[in-house]
Amino acid sequence: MDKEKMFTLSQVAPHKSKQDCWIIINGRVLDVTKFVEEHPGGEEVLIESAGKDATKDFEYIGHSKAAKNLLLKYQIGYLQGYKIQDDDNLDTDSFKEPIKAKEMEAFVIKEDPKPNYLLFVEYFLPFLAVAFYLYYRYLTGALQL
Ligand code: HEM
Repeated sequence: MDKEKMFTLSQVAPHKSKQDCWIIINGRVLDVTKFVEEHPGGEEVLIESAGKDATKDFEYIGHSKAAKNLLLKYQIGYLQGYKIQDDDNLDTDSFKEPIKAKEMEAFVIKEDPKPNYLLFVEYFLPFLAVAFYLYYRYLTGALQL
């Protein structure tokens, strides 16, 4: 099916039953009729959102990355006026794949800015320097004897 077809809200609205269930999420128009019974969150919530924009509810639940990738599988087009983004042309076969790192960059929590080797330099190295110095003094002292 052509996933780039444009729909208006009134074209989506009539598809609001369990047997014919369309939902809009983030500007994507999805035909989730075949998914209604499989939805881990229950079929009622999907049927309640059928024919409407359910972006807020979908985001509020905090759906997983896997759930977000599923959106691509059921996408049949876009809501009119929605700007098509680069990642919208992903191959549907790749919907099970994790979202590419590039796309997730903005969401990745950056690592602790103070890496482990800095801890080593800060705490262990001065200790090591003192130990070496004392050892050196001990050796030279021992040699003088
Ligand atoms: C149509 C697109 C949707 C898809 C593909 C989808 C997919 C999923 C998936 C895969 C899960 C399992 C948990 C996870 O992976 O996050 C899930 C859970 C759930 N979903 Fe959805 N969902 C959709 C829409 C919605 C909507 C519109 C609502 C609410 C109005 C909703 C409510 C829930 C709830 C309540 C759970 C259970 C969360 C839990 O047990 O912690 N889902 N959904």
